[in-house]
Amino acid sequence: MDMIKTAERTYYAPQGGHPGQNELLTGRAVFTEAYAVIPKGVMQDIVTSPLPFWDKTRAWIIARPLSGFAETFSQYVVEVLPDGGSERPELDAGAEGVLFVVEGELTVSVAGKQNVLAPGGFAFLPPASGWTVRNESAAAVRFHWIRKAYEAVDGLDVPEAFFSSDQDVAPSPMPGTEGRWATTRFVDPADMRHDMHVTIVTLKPGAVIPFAETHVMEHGLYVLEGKAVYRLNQDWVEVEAGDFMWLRAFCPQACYAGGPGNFRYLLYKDVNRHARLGGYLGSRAR
Ligand SMILES: NC(=O)N[C@H](N)C(=O)O
Repeated sequence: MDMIKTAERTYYAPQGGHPGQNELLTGRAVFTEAYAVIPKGVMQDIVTSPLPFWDKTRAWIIARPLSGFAETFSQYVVEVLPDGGSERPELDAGAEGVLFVVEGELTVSVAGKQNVLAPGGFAFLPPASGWTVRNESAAAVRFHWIRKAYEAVDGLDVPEAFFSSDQDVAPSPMPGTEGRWATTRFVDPADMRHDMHVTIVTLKPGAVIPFAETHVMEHGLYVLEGKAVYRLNQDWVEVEAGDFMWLRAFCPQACYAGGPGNFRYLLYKDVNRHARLGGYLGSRAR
């Protein structure tokens, strides 16, 4: 089962499985200096990893920093079987996290409060918040886990943990698009305490990102629903629900949503901080 229906939505969750000896699934996988595409067909059993202190769990690690500190985030698709989970999920005291559920139910506890996240459920977990997770249901749960080293700023508090969901947040239309391009924002863009945004971008059939956005912020894009042609650097790449795209800083990007339904993706973006300086000033500031 890979298409997950909630009252309002259908999400795509990765399938796993192991390819047979007569299949060749090289598919559309691409890795370049500017971007990578990990199509759903290559998210098979063989490329999963267990994680320390997680029970009955495996993870597809679909993004991580590759060149020292030049990249900012890692992203996993995590599958937890019934009775599985972790009392020590995050081993890095400086890491913040976002969880986004695509299939099943995940019980997340933080600061003595428990929340059950269903498909579309979202959790923001600040560094050292002592969160834990459990699958208390009878079926597997699958969710995205996006991790980043939190960049604190003198005079600003660390943001508190919170829970939300795709169903509870009204998408904000992009100006001038008559709502054909909209973003579901779980965090107020003016809240400078946050140094990453995980949003959901929705493009109606035929809608476009009309110019090659080229910016310092990195992206992880996981396609939740629909189909599109995505411009990545100098290439046009066909993508659909279940595919992942990893974009380095400055990778030009645009897209054309194919239909017949909406094209929707979970989008990671690093925001609200100065660019790190190199050379003399940079070393003095560190
Ligand atoms: N590829 C994208 O969806 N990019 C967004 N417009 C963004 O950078 O916010």
